[in-house]
Amino acid sequence: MDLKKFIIDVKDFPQAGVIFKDITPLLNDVDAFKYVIDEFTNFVKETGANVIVAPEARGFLFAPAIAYAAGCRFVLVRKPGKLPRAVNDVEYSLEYGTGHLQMHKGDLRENDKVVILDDVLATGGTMDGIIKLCHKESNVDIAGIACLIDLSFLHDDALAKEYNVKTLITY
Ligand SMILES: O=P(O)(O)OC[C@H]1O[C@H](OP(=O)(O)OP(=O)(O)O)[C@H](O)[C@@H]1O
Ligand SMILES: Nc1ncnc2[nH]cnc12
Repeated sequence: MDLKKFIIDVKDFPQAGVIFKDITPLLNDVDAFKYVIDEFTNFVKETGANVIVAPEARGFLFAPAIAYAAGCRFVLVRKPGKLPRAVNDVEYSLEYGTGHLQMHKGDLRENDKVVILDDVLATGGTMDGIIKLCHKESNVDIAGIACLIDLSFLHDDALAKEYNVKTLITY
């Protein structure tokens, strides 16, 4: 399926110089959303993962549906001040900012096989942060990385060299 027709470029959002990829038309199309969920569900099953880890906000739009379809647990990564219990924390940077990401302590368990899922891979800063967060908790295996959109001109191939990376739209 040609998914690019469901992505709208928005210039200078959220700041000057950024071309923001708006995925809301894809969520607003039954067949396109189903196609994405099915593709990533197959990927998760192929990796043998038992947990999907995804960050707010846009990772949450896809991860629960895929976790349900693939029979996996779902673990949330959130921005500071949102998770009510003890957290692990990591500092990170992304295309248009910096911040912290957090995961509840105890959400990942020894020997979990994790697929990390997000909507956009831009600089890769968010993904690097999530990988570090996963390793802070316990001895987990990152079995795969799934991102709907790959902004390949914003990152090198370090992630692809080390991990099983699945993306559906490349710019
Ligand atoms: O590869 P990077 O340069 O790190 O950028 C990718 C991240 O940027 C966006 O998240 P954002 O922090 O804007 O959060 P949102 O989903 O809450 O809008 C996107 O959803 C990815 O998580
Ligand atoms: N250009 C972009 N569009 C949408 N989400 C993003 N996250 C980081 N860069 C982005």
